[in-house]
Amino acid sequence: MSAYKIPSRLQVLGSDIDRSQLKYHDRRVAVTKEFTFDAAHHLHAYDGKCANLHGHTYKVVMTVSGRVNEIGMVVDFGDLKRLFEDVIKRRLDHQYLNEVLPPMNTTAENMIVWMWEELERALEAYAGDRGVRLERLVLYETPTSSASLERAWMS
Ligand SMILES: Nc1nc2c(c(=O)[nH]1)N=C([C@H](O)[C@H](O)COP(=O)(O)OP(=O)(O)OP(=O)(O)O)CN2
Ligand SMILES: [Zn+2]
Repeated sequence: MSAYKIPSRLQVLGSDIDRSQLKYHDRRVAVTKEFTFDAAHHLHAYDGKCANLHGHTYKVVMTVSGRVNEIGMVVDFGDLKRLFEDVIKRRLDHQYLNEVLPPMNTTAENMIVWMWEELERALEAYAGDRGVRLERLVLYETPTSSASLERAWMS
């Protein structure tokens, strides 16, 4: 009876594929990552409980599209995380939004437009030359309340 031989690590990982074979297609693909941050705010000109100071754990769902690079990625999820943390989270997390955002009523609708402009500028600098662009952004203020923006609607 022949002994079962464990495949070598090299065979298991398929490392015989060289870099030039990694590019599988040239399609535009969208990738999505979710983030959270915590912040306080209150609404102006609003007759209701949200006129009082209160806080949310905001959730942001960010979708970008682009053509894959030579290793099959539109953009590394880790890079998206660093970009979001640098452009948005660093400025808003555990902050009082009425003070740190440009003058605006801090509704989800207004905040998402500000976020879109900030993220789009940063993405353009990061990988605009590869056609990586923001496609869709959703901002959840509570688990049941959100605002969203899509490239197709922009004008
Ligand atoms: N169109 C908008 N309406 C409201 C906004 C907003 O940004 N855009 N914001 C608020 C308050 O800031 C707050 O977010 C309350 O929202 P609401 O969904 O009413 O929160 P609740 O916790 O009461 O939600 P339930 O899931 O219904 O309990 C108000 N409106
Ligand atoms: Zn609120």
